Amino acid sequence: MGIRPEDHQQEQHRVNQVIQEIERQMNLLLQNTSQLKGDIVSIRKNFWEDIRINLENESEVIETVASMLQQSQVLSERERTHQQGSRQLSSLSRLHQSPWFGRVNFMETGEQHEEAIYIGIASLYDAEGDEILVYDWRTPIASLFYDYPPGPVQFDTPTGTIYGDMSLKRQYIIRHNTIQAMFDTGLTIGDQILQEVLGQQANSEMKSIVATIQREQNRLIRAKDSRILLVQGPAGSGKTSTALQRIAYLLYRDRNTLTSENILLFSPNPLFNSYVSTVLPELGERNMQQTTFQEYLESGIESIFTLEDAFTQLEYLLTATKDVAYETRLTGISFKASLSFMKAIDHYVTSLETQGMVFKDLIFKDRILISHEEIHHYYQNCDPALSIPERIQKVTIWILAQMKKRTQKDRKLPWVSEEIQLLDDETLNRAYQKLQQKNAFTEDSFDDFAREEELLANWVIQKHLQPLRNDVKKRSFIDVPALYQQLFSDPSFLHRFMEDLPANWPGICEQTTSQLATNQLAYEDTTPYLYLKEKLEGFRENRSLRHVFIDEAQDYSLFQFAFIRHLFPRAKMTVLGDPYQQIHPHSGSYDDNLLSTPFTTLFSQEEIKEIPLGKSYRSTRPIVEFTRQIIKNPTIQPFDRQGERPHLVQWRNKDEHIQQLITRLHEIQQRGHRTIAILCKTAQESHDAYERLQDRIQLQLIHHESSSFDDGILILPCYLAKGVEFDAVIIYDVSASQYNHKSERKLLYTACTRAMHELHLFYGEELSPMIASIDPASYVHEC
Ligand SMILES: Nc1ncnc2c1ncn2[C@@H]1O[C@H](COP(=O)(O)OP(=O)(O)OP(=O)(O)O)[C@@H](O)[C@H]1O
Repeated sequence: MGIRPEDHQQEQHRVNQVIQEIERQMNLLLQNTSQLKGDIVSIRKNFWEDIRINLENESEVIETVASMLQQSQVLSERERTHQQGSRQLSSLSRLHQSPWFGRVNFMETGEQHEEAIYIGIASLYDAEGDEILVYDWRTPIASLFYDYPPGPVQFDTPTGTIYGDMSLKRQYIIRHNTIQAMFDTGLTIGDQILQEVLGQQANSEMKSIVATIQREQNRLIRAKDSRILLVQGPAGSGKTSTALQRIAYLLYRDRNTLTSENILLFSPNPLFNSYVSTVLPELGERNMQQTTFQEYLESGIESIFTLEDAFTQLEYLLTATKDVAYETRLTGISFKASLSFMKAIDHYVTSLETQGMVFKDLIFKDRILISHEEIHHYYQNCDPALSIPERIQKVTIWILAQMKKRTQKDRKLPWVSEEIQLLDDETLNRAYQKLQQKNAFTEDSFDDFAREEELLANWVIQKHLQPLRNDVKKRSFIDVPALYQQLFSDPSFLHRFMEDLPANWPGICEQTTSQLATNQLAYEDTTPYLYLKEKLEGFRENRSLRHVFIDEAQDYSLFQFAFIRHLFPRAKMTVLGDPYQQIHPHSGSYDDNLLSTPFTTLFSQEEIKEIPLGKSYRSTRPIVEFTRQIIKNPTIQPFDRQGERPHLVQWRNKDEHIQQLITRLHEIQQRGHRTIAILCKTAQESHDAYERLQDRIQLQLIHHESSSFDDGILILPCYLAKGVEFDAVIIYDVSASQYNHKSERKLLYTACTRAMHELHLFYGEELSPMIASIDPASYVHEC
């Protein structure tokens, strides 16, 4: 049944009233905040003038300090209120753009009156603060909107479950103070609005889905905390979007104890970081911390190493299949990603308590200040009951003390007096004042001169010693590179700690050793290396993080997950992934395509809660029906949005390929699409394609360090498009020569599922078997 015109009128009337109220509150706040701003500027300017400074005696000093404290309290109080005001203002201005998007009529069991609950992006009270004009979408009652069709309903509150009846569920699109569309909806959040939202153009920023969250997604958003929340869903099912909504929900639910600083998102690449960075601010929240696992690794590994990143590794695996060392490396990658290698490192570290620890000499001014033998001797004589990190702590304290002691004689060395000669007046003055403070001066000026010289000499030595001291505090005296190398130096070495080694273990050892010899750390070595390092030095545990979100989790190895568990011992983890999109060649932990498999080996069943997402929203129905055949998974359910079937285009020669591409790009642009991606298999292919296209059409080449993109035509390897989407996607070359091996199936699936509205695939002589096996009725074949 359609909405009656008088209902429409009434609703519009309410919009007008609420907008008026929002404007009234905004004006009031604007006045207050500008007044406050004036106060803050003036307090800052006159801060010292308003304080009576008197340091004559103890009581005056106390009074001065008290007056300073009082003044800074006034200042920070004003600043806080100003900040609050600004936040309120920005929340009001978001409401002003669209005051609500949903409404339910709810009557609690036992009550006589039904209440209309309007749901928007933030809460809004009336002028007296009595009536709630708009409920924040995160309030308990708002979950009715996402969870139920009209009829008997219930929702959980902190004080218990509330039961009742819902007689109406309505959705709105309100823009520029006008209701543009309004629908009464059933179980799911109305198809019409979702159709409209999903039919829009993509751009370089992800959108919030707050007005159209689906029931299964709401379960994830409001799920009770558990150690591991596992979310498996097909491409485009809203894993990332829902996770961001959950972050906003947690920030609201736990607003007295949780801030965005306590939340970390591991994202797949820097491009993705910027892609999702607008969602939380759009919802009125500050962004969580964001990093890639690569960045995390880099922050922990010594700068002597040149680190390979995950994408360079992937590029090698995709392009160097004919390399003689290829198979050995592939085996090494799987092995180094395994839990058995991690356990072997554990045993190795235990063995280092009694023997085999390697330290470095500490060199100062070209001489050995403390030799590795001395450090070793001290380490060996520490209480054997202590753990290695505890012993290392003791060794550190000992070394720092020794450094001070052993450099005292340096005072007399020529380099010190030369340095003193070069000191500027300011430094000399400071030294003089220091002596004065210490009451070090005597009546004897000769003595005083000697003291000053001594002080300056100490000062110079300490200054030069400081970098070494910092290194020692960072445990640089442990020779972790040598210790890691030891694992591979002799193929029989690791046998002491584990039985089953891969077939070509000597080859893996040789490969690893020669890389380490040139200070290169392959991607497969970075996590084990850092794990060994932190086992010895102590983990850089982060206890302030309370929620860790891991997106594209299927691309983490078991070793990496186990490592992350060590790093965040207190945090709850939300893990989002789709094994069908696994593109990194770690161990075959997803042979069964179940995200939960590796987790059940790392966590107990009670710690894991699984929330599946079933439907795919990103792509049109024909695109989903095509792409799900690539991975032979007919269970993926598309959201019913119509569109053209994918187009398969064959070329006869390379020139024709480029010409066809250009024509197709123009056609897509003419249809009004803003973001068009040409996805290649590798960076090498992207680069070649870019070279051939750049003079003919305007396009951007994206590489693994690109941190953002603009609307337009982009060209990139498909592994960099993970998590991102485009209006139209062109697969540059789906010939059999490109996608043939079974390991490339998921890569191709990932690439094709980036398309929202249009998908075009080009090929040469022979079509990839992964596409050739698709039902021809699912696509349009242009020969
Ligand atoms: N409830 C929803 N309402 C509106 N849009 C939605 C909804 N759920 C998902 N979408 C849209 O579907 C698209 C895919 O969402 P998202 O990127 O979060 O999926 P994903 O599961 O993380 O995908 P992938 O695994 O392929 O990276 C986005 O455009 C998102 O806005």
